[in-house]
Amino acid sequence: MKGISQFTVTLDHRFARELPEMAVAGQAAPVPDPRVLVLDEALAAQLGLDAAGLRTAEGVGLLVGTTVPEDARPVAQAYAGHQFGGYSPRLGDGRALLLGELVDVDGRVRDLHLKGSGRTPFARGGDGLAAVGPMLREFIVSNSMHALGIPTTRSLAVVATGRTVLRETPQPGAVLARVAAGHLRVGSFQYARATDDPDLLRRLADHAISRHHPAAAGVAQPYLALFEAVVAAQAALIARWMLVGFVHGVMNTDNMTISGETIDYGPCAFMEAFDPATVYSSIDHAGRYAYGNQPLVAEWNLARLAESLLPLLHDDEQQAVALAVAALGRFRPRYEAAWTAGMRAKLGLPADGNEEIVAALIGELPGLLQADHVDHTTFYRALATAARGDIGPVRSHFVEEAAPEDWVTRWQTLGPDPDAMDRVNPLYIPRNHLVEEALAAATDGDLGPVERLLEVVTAPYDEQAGRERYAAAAPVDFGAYRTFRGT
Ligand SMILES: Nc1ncnc2c1ncn2[C@@H]1O[C@H](COP(=O)(O)OP(=O)(O)OP(=O)(O)O)[C@@H](O)[C@H]1O
Repeated sequence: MKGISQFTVTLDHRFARELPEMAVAGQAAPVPDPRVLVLDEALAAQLGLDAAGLRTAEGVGLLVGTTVPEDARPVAQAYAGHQFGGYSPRLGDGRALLLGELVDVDGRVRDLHLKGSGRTPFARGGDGLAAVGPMLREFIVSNSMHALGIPTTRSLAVVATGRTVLRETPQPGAVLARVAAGHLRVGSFQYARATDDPDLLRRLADHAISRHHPAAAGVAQPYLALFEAVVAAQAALIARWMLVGFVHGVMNTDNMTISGETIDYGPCAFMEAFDPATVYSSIDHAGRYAYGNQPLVAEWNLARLAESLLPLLHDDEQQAVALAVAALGRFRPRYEAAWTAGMRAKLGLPADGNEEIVAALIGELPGLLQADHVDHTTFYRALATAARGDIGPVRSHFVEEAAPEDWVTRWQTLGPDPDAMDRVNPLYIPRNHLVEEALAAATDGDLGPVERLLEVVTAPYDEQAGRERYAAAAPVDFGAYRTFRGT
C-alpha cells in the first residue's frame, strides 16, 4: 500500500483499537479500471479533503481502498442481526471496510467506509462486490435525505471499478465511499452480547457513548442513558421518515444505527400514492417493512438493543428488565410527539394551540389520502396553494373533487401559513421511476440523468423552472407498487 502524496488524510483507528474483537483486518480488492462517477465536493471539503486531489489516481485509490495511507488499517466490522425477524449471529461487513475515522473541519469524528470493496471474512457466499446502480441509488437518496435535513450516512463518491458483477444480469461494478458519524448498529450490540464477554459489551457501550451520546457519560446510569438516547434519536428519525413518506425497505437490526442516522439505502423509496401498506422490497412478501409498520419495527429493533444491554443495566436481571421496559416505553410518546409536531409544521400551523381540532384533522387525513391514492408529496404543496386562496389543486388530487372540502374548510379556519408550509414540504423527492430511469442510464454509461436528478433533489423546496416532471407522480404504466431488490 502506498502513501497519498497529492493530499494528506489522517485516519485514526479508534474502533479497531478499542474493540479489536469486533474488527477483522481486510484489504480492498484490486480495481482494474477505476472511474469516478459522482463525487460530493462539498462533503469532501467538509472532511478537509481536496476534491481535485480525490480525482487523481492516488485519490481515487483512496476512494476504492487500493491506495490508503501507510499506517491505515482497514477493517471489516463484526455485527449480528435480526433479518426479517430471524436471528443471524454473524453478519458483519461482508463487502465493506472501515478505512478509519477522520476529524472533519468542524471537529466532528466521521467514519470513512467503503461498500463493495471486495470479500471479507464475513462474506459467506457473497462476492464482496456492489453494482453501479444500487451504489448510485444510495448516493442519490442519501443526498436527498441530507437536503431534507434528515439524519443520514453520507455518500462521498461512487467509483466504477471496471469489473463486472454478476446479479440477475451482469452489471458494472462500483465502490461507494461512505461517510458516517459511525457505523455502530443495533446488531453490533447483539454481536457483543452473544459473545458472553461482559467486558467487550461494556467497552462497546463506552465507545458508543463517547462517540455518539456523550451526554450519557457521567450520569448515575450511563448505559441506561445510552439506551434512552438511542430511543430518542430513533423516535425522532422514524418520525422524519414518516413525514416525508420514506420507506427504508430493510429495517433489520443491522440496519439501525446507534447514532440515529439512516443507513443502508437498499430497496428504499419514497411513497407516492399514500398507503400504509406500501412496500418496495421484492423480498418483503409479508410487508414487514411497509411504510405504516416502520414505527413498530423500530420499537421492535430497540427491544433487541435493550436485551443486548441488560447485563449493563443492573446486576439483578429482573430489575434490569424493568429499567429497559420503562425506557423502551418512551419510544411511543416520543415518536407521537415528533410526528404531531411535524404534521403541524406540514399543515402550516403553530407548534401548539387548538389541540382538539388539530388532532382531529391530523387523525382524519391518512384515511382521506388513502381512499383516493393521493400523492403524498404534491398534496402538501397543493394545500399551501389552498392556504393562499386557491383550492383547485387540492380538489384535483381527489377522484370526487369535493371529498376534501370539509377537511380543508376546518383547517383553513386555523389560519395556516403557506410560506412556512413550502419550507417544510418538499416539492422534489427522488421518485422511484426517476431514480430507476437515472440508474438505467448510468448503467449504460450516461450519467446525465443522475446528475440532473441530484441537482433537483438537493434543492427540494425551491421550485425549479422547467423541472415539472421531477415533481410529478410516476406515469401509470410504471406501476406505483413496483418492487425491486436493493443490492
Ligand atoms: N455481495 C455481497 N458479498 C458479501 N457480503 C454481502 C454482499 N451483499 C450483502 N452482504 C452482506 O450481507 C449482510 C446484509 O446485507 P445488507 O444488504 O443489509 O448490507 P449492505 O448493504 O451490504 O451494507 P450496509 O448495511 O453497510 O449498507 C451484510 O453482512 C453484508 O455485508
